[in-house]
Amino acid sequence: MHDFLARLPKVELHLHIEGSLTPALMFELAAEQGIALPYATLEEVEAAYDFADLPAFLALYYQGMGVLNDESHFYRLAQDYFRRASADGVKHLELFFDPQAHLSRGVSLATQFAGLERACREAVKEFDITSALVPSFLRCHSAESARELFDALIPFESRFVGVGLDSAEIGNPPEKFTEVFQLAGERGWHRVAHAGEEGPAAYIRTALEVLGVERIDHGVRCLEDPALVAELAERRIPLTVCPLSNVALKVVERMDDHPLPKLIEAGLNITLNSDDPAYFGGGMLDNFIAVQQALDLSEAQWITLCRNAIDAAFPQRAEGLGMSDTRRDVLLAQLDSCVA
Ligand SMILES: Nc1ncnc2[nH]cnc12
Ligand SMILES: [Zn+2]
Repeated sequence: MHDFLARLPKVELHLHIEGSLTPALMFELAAEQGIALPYATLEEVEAAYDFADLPAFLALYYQGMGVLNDESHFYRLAQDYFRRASADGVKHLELFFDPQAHLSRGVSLATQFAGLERACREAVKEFDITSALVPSFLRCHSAESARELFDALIPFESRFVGVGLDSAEIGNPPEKFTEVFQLAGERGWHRVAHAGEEGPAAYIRTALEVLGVERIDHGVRCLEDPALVAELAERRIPLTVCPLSNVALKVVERMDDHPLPKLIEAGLNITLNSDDPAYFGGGMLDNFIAVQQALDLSEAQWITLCRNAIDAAFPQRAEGLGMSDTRRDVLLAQLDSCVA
C-alpha cells in the first residue's frame, strides 16, 4: 500500500507556505541575518512543537516566520517545500501565504510575490509541479486591516488565483470579513476560508452564505450539523481536510479518532492536505501514510480523494496560474494508471 500511496499524483490545496519552514531553514536564515531565536538546538525546536491548541501553534508560527525578510528568503522557503512535495508525488499546489504577517515587519507585497513566484516558476521545470498563490486575510486582525490588504492586492491580481481566511478562528467569525470577501467576489477572485477547524459548524455555514466561499478549509466540525452536512454534500463543496494537523492541534485526540471515514461516508467532497508540514509532523505522503495506518481506506477511496483534489483546484484565470484543462487531463491519466 505504501507504494500505491507514494505513486498517487497529489494535488495539495491547503498548504501555508510559512508553515513549511523547517527548523533547519529557520536556523540557517536566522544565522545569516543575526536574528536570535528562542531555541539553541533543533531538539529544542522539536520539544517546543507540542501544541495545546490552534492559538498555541499560531504563536510559534508567527514567531518563526520572522526570518523571512527579503525576496530570496521567500524563494528559498518555497523552493525547499517544492523539493519535498515533489518527493511526495505532489503535482499541483495552491500556496497560502499571510501578507499581513510580513507587511507588519516592513516586507512589501512586491517582495513576497517576487520570491514565491520565482520558486513557482522554477518548480514547473525542475519538479513538474504547477502551482498558484492564495494570499490570505488574517482573521485575528481587524476588518479595516483586511480592507487595506484587499486594496493593496488589486495591482497584483493577475498574480494570484484567489484569497483565503486563516488564523485564530474562535471569536473571529466569517461575517467580520463580509466586505472584503464581497469585493473579492466582484473582482472574480476565487474565495476560500478556514472554518469548522476549532470553530463551530455555524462558521462553515456563514463562510458559505456570507463570504461566498467555494471551498472550506478543514470543515471537520460540519458533522455536528446534519443539515449542513447534507447541504455540503449536495453542493459538492470541497473540504480541504488536514489529518496530521488535526491531531497536532488536538482537534482530535488520535488519528484513530479522526472523522475522515464519517466525512467520506456522508458523501462529502473531501481532499487531504498537510496544512503546516514543518510543524505538524510531515507532508502529503506522511499524511496519507498516517491516515492509512489508522483508518485503513480502500484503494478506491484513495483514488476518489485524489480525484476530488484534482477537480477542486481552482481553474486557470491568468497565464500560468491555476489548473489548466490540459494539466487536469494529464493528472487524471496519471491517476488512472495507479488503478490496479
Ligand atoms: N491550521 C491553521 N488554522 C488556521 N490558521 C492557520 N494558519 C496556518 N495554519 C493554520
Ligand atoms: Zn490551514
